[in-house]
Amino acid sequence: MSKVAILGAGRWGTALGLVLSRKGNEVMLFDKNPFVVEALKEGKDPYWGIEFEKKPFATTHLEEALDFSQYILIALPVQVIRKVLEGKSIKGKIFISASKGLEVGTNKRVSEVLKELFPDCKVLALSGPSFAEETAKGLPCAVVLAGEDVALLREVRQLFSSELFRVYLSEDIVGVELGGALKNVIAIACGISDGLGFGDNARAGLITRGLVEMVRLGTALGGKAQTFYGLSGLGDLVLTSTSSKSRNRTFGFLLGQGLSLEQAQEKIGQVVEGKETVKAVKELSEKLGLYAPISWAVYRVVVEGEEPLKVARELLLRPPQRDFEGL
Ligand SMILES: NC(=O)c1ccc[n+]([C@@H]2O[C@H](COP(=O)([O-])OP(=O)(O)OC[C@H]3O[C@@H](n4cnc5c(N)ncnc54)[C@H](O)[C@@H]3O)[C@@H](O)[C@H]2O)c1
Ligand SMILES: O=P(O)(O)OC[C@H](O)CO
Repeated sequence: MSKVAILGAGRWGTALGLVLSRKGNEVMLFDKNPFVVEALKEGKDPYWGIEFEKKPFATTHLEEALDFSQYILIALPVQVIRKVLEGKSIKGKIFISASKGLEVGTNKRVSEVLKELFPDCKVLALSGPSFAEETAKGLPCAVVLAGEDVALLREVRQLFSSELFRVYLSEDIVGVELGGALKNVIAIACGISDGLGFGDNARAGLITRGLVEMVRLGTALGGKAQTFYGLSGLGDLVLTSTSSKSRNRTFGFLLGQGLSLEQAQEKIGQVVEGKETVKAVKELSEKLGLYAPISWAVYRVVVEGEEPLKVARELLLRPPQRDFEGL
């Protein structure tokens, strides 16, 4: 039995709290939302009403969570992580990032942000196809835990792993984090396509060519191609791009149906990581001279506010870049 602090008691932090608690661990969840914290203190998750097997600790005070354990699981929206942790003195701890995105402004992965803030700490990343609600309800899933230290990966896997939460290991943290971040942008594209009524063929095309963009950018940034065909790449891309449970796909869908950016975000009322990450993807791909037409189309709709149908038409009508399929 171990203790784990979870920063961010949104849907994913709470679902992972339930997973950890089912394995007999003690968890402390931190969130800024006092209603969420009060529900958790009562031993009930605030989203689906599932009882914790072991009552968790919960707090709105960050220091209390940071003091709780050597393991700190990050399940905050990516854009707030630096703001929440900056200036804290944290040494010799083990961070596990479960957030999926790139930091806007620096274009950094979450593990890079954490390493920059706390050079003395180790950082792992947990990713893969895993909707919070299904995980919370104890439905089976397979995820991947990545880091450089294999002994540490095995140690941390023990905290989570069960027949319902199958944890594979990877030494490619760059690829695993990028897989989880980049798939959200492609999921928005698929949502837009579905919202416009483009059908199943168009979605399959977007998933496949979207994966090519993910591999192109991801390998240029240091990830291994093989990783993008695994759980955190293709696995999560398929899940997110095809399910109405995905916030990213739903966001795109609502835009395709004619809602404004504000209306779509308000309707979802939860974090939509891809609409921020797409800004980093645009900058990085342009800086590296990489062709990313689907991500750029998402940028035009989501950041520049262009009309989805017009952008989609131009994406489809652009001249072929090369004769043969491939990277
Ligand atoms: N929901 C899923 O199915 C799922 C699965 C895998 C990964 N993720 C990733 O997990 C991360 C969190 O997603 P989520 O679904 O839990 O989001 P969510 O919208 O359900 O919850 C976000 C939580 O963060 C809290 N928060 C925001 N700013 C804060 C701050 N400054 N200080 C303290 N708390 C703050 C909010 O109060 C909220 O409880 C995202 O990066 C997402 O991509 C989500
Ligand atoms: O609901 P989404 O689109 O944020 O996706 C959630 C997870 O990343 C699925 O693995």
